[in-house]
Amino acid sequence: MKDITKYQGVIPAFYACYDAEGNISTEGVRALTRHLIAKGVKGVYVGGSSGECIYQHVDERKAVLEAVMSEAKGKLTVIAHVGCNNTADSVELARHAESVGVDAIASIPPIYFHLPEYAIAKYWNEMSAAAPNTEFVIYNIPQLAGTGLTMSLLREMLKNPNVVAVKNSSMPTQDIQMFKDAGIAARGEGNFVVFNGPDEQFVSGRVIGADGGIGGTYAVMPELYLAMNEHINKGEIEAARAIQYDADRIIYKMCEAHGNLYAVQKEILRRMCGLELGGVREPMPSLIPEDEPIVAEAQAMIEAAIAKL
Ligand SMILES: CC(=O)N[C@H](C=O)[C@@H](O)[C@H](O)[C@H](O)CO
Ligand SMILES: CC(=O)C(=O)O
Repeated sequence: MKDITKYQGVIPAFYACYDAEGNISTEGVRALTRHLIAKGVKGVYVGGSSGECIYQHVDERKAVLEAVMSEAKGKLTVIAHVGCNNTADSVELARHAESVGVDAIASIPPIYFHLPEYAIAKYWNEMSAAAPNTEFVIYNIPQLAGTGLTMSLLREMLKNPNVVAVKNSSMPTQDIQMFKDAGIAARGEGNFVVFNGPDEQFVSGRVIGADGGIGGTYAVMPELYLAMNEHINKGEIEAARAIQYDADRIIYKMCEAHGNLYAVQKEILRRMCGLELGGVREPMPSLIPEDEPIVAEAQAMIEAAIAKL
C-alpha cells in the first residue's frame, strides 16, 4: 500500500516570491513556507501556475524549491511542479526535485503545440524516470494547457508505477470520479489520489471523491479551506457549503481587479500578515491604484469569513 494520507488535505499552491527588483526572494519563500506551516496545512504545491512557473528560469525554480525544503522538510508534504514545456529542462528539474527530497513531482502536459498522446506520455515518463524514487502527479488543467487528460492517456500513464495522482483543474467535477475510478482499477483502493483543482468547487470536488485539494487561493485564506475540509470529513455539508460561498465571493471580488489574481493575493498577504512577496512578472498585469478598494474589500471579506469560523 502506498501512503496516500500525506496527500489528503489542504495543499496551497505556492506563490512566486519576488524582491523589489523582481528577482526571486528566497527570504520571501521561506517566510511564506513558515506562514503556511503555522496555519496547519497538509503540504505545498511549488512551482505551479501560482508559482508562475512558465515565467521563471530553471535555476530560479531550483532556488525556490531549495528554500521551501529548507523550512518544510519533515513538516509538510511537498509536491514540486517541474514541467517546463521542453523535456530537457523538465527532466533537469525532476532530477533536482528528487535530490532535495520532495514527496512528489508534478507536471502539466506540453503546452502550445497539440502533441499526440504518445508524445505527452513520453514527456511525463522521462521526467518520472529522472526522479525514479519519487511519486508523480499528473496536472490536468485543460483550460490553460490547451490539452486535456483523456482516459486513454491516463491509462497509459498508469503503467508507470510512480504515477500516484491527478491534480484535476478541469471544471466538470465528475472528471474527479472518472480519474479516480481508473486509478483505483489499476492500483487498488487506497492507492490512488485525485486532487480538486478549482477552488470554487472545493466542497463539490471533495464530496464527489477528491482526496484533497491543491489551489491557488488557499494560501491567502487557508483557514477557510481547512475548515471546509474538516466539515466534509465530518459529513457536515451545510457548514462546509456556507464557507464555500464565502470563499467564492472573495475569489470573485479578487478577480475584479485590473491586476492579476496572484498580485491581489500577495498584496493581501502583505497587508494582513506582513509577508513581503513582491508582485507578479510581466506580462501578467500588476496592481494599479484603482485596485486599492478591491484589495481592501477582499481583505475585509477574508477577515470577516475567518472571524465567523
Ligand atoms: C485555472 C486555475 O488557475 N485553476 C487553479 C488550480 O486549479 C485554481 O486554484 C484557481 O486559481 C482558483 O480556483 C481561482 O479561480
Ligand atoms: C492553482 C494551482 O494549483 C497551481 O498553482 O498550479
